[in-house]
Amino acid sequence: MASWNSAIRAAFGEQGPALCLLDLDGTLIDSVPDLAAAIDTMLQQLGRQPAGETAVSHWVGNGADLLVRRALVDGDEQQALALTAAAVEPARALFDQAYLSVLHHATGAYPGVEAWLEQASLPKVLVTNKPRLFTLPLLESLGWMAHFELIICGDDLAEKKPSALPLLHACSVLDIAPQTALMIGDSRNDIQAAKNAGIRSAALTYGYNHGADIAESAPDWVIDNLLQLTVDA
Ligand SMILES: O=C(O)COP(=O)(O)O
Ligand SMILES: [Mg+2]
Repeated sequence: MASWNSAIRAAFGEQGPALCLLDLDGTLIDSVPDLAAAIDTMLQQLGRQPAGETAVSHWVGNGADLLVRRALVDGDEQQALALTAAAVEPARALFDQAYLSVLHHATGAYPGVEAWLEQASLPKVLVTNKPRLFTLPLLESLGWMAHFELIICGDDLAEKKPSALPLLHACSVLDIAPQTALMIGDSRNDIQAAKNAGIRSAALTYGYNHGADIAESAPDWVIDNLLQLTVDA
């Protein structure tokens, strides 16, 4: 592969990280157009006003359950968390059905992602908060399954990002020391999960971070394109 940029080499050594942990939504793929279409279908089926892409982009990042909860209360976090499972369940069923039917209508890879995945020959693990039900067909349709040693989805383990658990699970399965791994993501959940795991992180500026600047989460590196990891700007 092309050599790592000088900042990554300074941090990890000439050979770079031993493992890359990669987020999916907002990092590898721009999934909000389809997620917003599904949320709006769900809201309309419930007799509510559509939310639109900007609002939905602020609600993505903690998995489908919290996305649906936020949509039901127009983003109010306290109210979203206070909703009972019984109140969320019918909406979630409508969302799942709507999202499965539009999963990759408008979803594509961000610039540089395909090229970087092809050239980055180190072991890669996908660590997404997206449920497995949606993640696998998306990866299949993108032809990306073979890029990953392991795929960890939001409903696979007892905790999801910002917990360290999925990241440490990946390191343990592949027998990699966390301090030699690099987490790459777009949201504070990715950066916090990495910090919780003792893993260094690179954050993409183009993704979804609840409407906030990802630099506020203090990742080790901030980049605009995955290819910046391998070439000096
Ligand atoms: O499902 C979500 O909320 C986002 O998933 P991500 O972890 O791939 O960004
Ligand atoms: Mg993300």
